[in-house]
Amino acid sequence: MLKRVIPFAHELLQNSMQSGDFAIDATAGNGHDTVMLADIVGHSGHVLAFDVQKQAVENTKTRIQEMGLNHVTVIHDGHEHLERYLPENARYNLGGAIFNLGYLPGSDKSIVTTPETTITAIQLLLKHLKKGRLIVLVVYHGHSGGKEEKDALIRYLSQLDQKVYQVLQYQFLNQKNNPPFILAIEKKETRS
Ligand SMILES: C[S@@+](CC[C@H](N)C(=O)[O-])C[C@H]1O[C@@H](n2cnc3c(N)ncnc32)[C@H](O)[C@@H]1O
Repeated sequence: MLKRVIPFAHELLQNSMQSGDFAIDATAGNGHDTVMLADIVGHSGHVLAFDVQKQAVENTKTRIQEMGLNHVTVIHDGHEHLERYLPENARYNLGGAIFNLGYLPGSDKSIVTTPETTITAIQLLLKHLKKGRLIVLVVYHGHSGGKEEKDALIRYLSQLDQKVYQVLQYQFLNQKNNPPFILAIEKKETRS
């Protein structure tokens, strides 16, 4: 049976990551993906979760505290600055990363991810990602600016060297109202 987008995004990371890994949630929001990553890496690993929105940072902190997850650090800053927060043991050693693009449901719809910062963050993550590992993006694009971000991302990812990266698009073609889709990048080689 065909998997829905969010379960498939999680499955891609569950199948490629392992306990003890260092992982990044680039768009923490309400912390659902943060918890999913924390579950994969376990207490011997670590998750850094970024969000520019105070409400999202608070929501994610509350969620991880309630679940007793002390191997997660939530950072109130943009993912485009993620390199500033990578500890030495995470540099060139990331086990995986996820983005949920768009706006935080139930929150300020004017705070959305943007093509420039998203692509900057992807470039940084690709640099630090381990060979054989994935960056997974769930692309919501129905909002204002969403089409521009989607088009810019597909343009950028389409020109990545196929000897170094595999890029997947997973999308239902016959659903109405701009359904989200997945973009996933696997690093095949360590040169970036
Ligand atoms: C679709 S929501 C994420 C949902 C989240 N993954 C969850 O499980 O609830 C997108 C989030 O990206 C955040 N965001 C926007 N620009 C950002 C940036 N430059 N760096 C980090 N987060 C950003 C928004 O504040 C918003 O919370």
